[in-house]
Amino acid sequence: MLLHFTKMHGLGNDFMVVDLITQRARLRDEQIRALADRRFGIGFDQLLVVEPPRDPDMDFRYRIYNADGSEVENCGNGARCFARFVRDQRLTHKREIRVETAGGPLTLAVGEDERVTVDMGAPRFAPEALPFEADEDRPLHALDVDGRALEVGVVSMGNPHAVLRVDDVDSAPVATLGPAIEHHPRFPRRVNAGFMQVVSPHEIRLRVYERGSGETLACGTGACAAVATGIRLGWLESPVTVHLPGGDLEIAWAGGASHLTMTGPAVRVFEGRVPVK
Ligand SMILES: N[C@H](CCC[C@H](N)C(=O)O)C(=O)O
Repeated sequence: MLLHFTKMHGLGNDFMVVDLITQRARLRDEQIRALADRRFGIGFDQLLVVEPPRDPDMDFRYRIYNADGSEVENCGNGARCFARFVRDQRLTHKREIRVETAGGPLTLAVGEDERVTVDMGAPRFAPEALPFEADEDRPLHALDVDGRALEVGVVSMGNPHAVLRVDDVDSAPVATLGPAIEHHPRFPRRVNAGFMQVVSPHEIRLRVYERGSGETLACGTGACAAVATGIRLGWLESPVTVHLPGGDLEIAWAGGASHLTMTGPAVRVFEGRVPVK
């Protein structure tokens, strides 16, 4: 069959978006990996799938697959593109869209300017929420990575994040330390690794080495995780502008159990059809 898809991005974090409400297809891990290939396939950081909700209070089910084929709990940049996609495809006319994900419910609000604000829920710092092997919750955890004694914040935004503060993101060893953190044995389901440079209490620079996809130009949940960690540690104050290689996100969080919000763009690049068996 020919599967219709839309190629989209959020600040250069790019996605293949597929509607499995009006189409029927089952994509196996190896097919997702092949479609993610930037030479032999379509090329993307994540595949985003639109399905009918299982919970009647939700508008859609939002499923996310990394380039390596692994299904994951959340994708923030993808959530903004998901909202734009379901409206462009006339699957809804709502401007406030409730979606269920493996990491919990999200509310997507499409502004008049087509920027999207996502209610990302409350950050969860408890190690078991990631999961991360530690004897207790603390703002910073000592982590030995290839003989280097690091201190990382750990936080779940539905998906797991480790956040490392650095003096300069440009010179941070993302290509080597990123995979070493991603595969660290204390993260049984691996982890996304964020490298955060604090510019001011309301501004950071951030690079993210993503679980299952490598370094991306932007990571929405990574931006949320970095800001939550910085606010918890008193380095940052809400709202925070996050400068990622692909552009800027606005994150707001009042602390505690309050919900964190993320605002940014969602761009449609092209539509296509791809043969799948
Ligand atoms: N790019 C996504 C994060 C994908 C997370 C995925 N790499 C994982 O394994 O959790 C974002 O904008 O939040």
